[in-house]
Amino acid sequence: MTTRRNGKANKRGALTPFRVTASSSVSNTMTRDAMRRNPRSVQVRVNDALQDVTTEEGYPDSRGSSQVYFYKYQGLGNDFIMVDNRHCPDPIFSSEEAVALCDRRFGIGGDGIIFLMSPPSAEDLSGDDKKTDFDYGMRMYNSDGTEPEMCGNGIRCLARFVAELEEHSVPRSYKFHTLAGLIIPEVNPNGLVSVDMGEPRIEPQEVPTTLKATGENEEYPNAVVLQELVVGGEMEAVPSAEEMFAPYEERMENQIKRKTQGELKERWLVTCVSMGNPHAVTFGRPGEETLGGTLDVDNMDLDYYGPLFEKHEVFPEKINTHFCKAIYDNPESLDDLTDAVKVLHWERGAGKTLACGTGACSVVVAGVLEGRLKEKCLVYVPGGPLQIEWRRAKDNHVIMTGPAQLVYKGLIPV
Ligand SMILES: N[C@@H](CCC[C@H](N)C(=O)O)C(=O)O
Repeated sequence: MTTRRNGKANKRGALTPFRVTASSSVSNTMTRDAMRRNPRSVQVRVNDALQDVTTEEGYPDSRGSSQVYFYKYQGLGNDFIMVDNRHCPDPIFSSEEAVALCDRRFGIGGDGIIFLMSPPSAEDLSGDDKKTDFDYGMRMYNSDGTEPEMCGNGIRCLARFVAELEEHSVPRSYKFHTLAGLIIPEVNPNGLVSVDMGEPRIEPQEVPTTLKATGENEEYPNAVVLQELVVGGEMEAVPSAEEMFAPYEERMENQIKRKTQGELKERWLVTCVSMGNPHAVTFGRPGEETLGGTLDVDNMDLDYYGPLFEKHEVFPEKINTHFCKAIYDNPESLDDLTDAVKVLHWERGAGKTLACGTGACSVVVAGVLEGRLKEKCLVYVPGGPLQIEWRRAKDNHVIMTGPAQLVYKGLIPV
């Protein structure tokens, strides 16, 4: 059976073409600082936007309004709203709109929104990028409206999206321009997508972090490996604006909670890696050292620890954090390097997620630097396994392989 598309017969299952009848506002990235200062402003502006498409009875109404097609993809449960943005040089949704669209109850829901962009022109590029013949560009907002440099699961989904949208035969690879530079995903016939994620960056200023290099790994003396990080304490003593205006009982409760947690200043050991975006990887706390680490990832309070790492002052751009435990087949092998690791993610700008591709890459790099993991590993993230290889001897690139899948498509009234 065939369907018609642009007057041309297409195979069943091909994606519906985009019918963007109007473009929305041009990108107006809200800075992390502005969001922190006034988180409520986001909600107010979003409500204003919804008002435009509401019937007298208060129901959303897309009649007569313009619509934008979106496609919802997921990679191991890390889910994204995909929009074809090739007709416009900037993302057609603002960061405030991204927050609303990613809302899991009032919006479509997603860990982020990704825009398929036209390739940048040479005059907009610098350095090695100038010489690259890019196929497409990628821009993204996290679910909190901030814009990251790169997203590993996101680019797998984006590559699959392009292949399906353009009905390309696979295997097929693409050169994507991202804010972290050139990234090359390859869509395979088995539905998996492999991505050449480029080289990891490990010097403190590249991450960035103000933590000092440790010299812990002789081959990489400039890397922040197994560095001590104190979390909790004073950092939590400053209440947010929202907390200050909370009802009295709630304020008292928060004060007690903060005090108790503040006394629980904890030391952790972190290794920091940039995969274009910043990551801290931990296998646990000092004094509890085994090769596998002793972190009980099945029972840890991610909602408590995640934000403490994410907003720690030693990470000026904030940080994605990965809590890890190496996995061994039997207790006798505990002194060897292993090729499996279980991970929980706390993402900058998105919180707890079921998978983080750049994060899984950073875990393997950190695990190798700490002398725990082999260069080729299965990383068991909450959404399933990702294959990661750090090809140190060949070209120093990290290769990630995992699934990417269309979940559904729909229309956004604008
Ligand atoms: N889920 C992602 C990373 C998304 C960006 C991240 N939250 C950041 O702000 O750096 C992945 O799969 O890599």
